Amino acid sequence: MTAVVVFDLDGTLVDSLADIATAANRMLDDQRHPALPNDTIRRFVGNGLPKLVERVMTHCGIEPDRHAELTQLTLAHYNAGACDQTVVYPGVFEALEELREMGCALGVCTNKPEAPARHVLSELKLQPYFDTVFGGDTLDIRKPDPAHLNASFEALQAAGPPIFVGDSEVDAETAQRAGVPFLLFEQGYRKSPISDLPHTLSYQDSAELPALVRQILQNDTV
Ligand SMILES: O=C(O)COP(=O)(O)O
Ligand SMILES: [Mg+2]
Repeated sequence: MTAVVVFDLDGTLVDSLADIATAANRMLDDQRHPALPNDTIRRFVGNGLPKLVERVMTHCGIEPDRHAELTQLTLAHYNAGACDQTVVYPGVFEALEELREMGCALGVCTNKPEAPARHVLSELKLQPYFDTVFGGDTLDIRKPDPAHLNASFEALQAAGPPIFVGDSEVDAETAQRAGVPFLLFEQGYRKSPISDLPHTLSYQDSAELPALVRQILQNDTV
């Protein structure tokens, strides 16, 4: 019994908010703007770095014509410290180990740009578990466009039912539009109540993941 499991990154495999917020606040500091609280920036995560910068700029009343420049600046700050405070959520390593033992093919589909996504995965020793990594700038579309997720499944070239694991409104919409089962991590960066997000099953602790994947596989064969 095996599956093709694709994971979101930020808020699902790793708690990266502190480093994302630090990068955004360093960019604001360069503009002589006061820092924003992490909880505010948390609401801006999910649609990739350019969108996050756009939301920060709107929030702070910065002229939109500086978007490209300030996105590059925020990315440079992020690349300089992407793993300073970022940690892997409890239970993730054990779950990935068990899923690999079950024979699952594993990939990542994140809206974080691909280069820092690969860097974070590699620094935090997660890279060896994943055969493919699709970032927010890998294709010319990104989540919630289901083509981003579908490309991630196809690149794995593995047999078995597809399953997507994520934490946000964006992930739930992507899975729904792709028509694949969705496992929702309850402790990530979602803004809405769990009941408002379309999902197959939800979990609080990543250690539960192998059992949830088995549950989906069993239902699939009934
Ligand atoms: O970069 C973001 O905004 C979110 O990244 P994620 O898709 O890994 O959650
Ligand atoms: Mg996420």
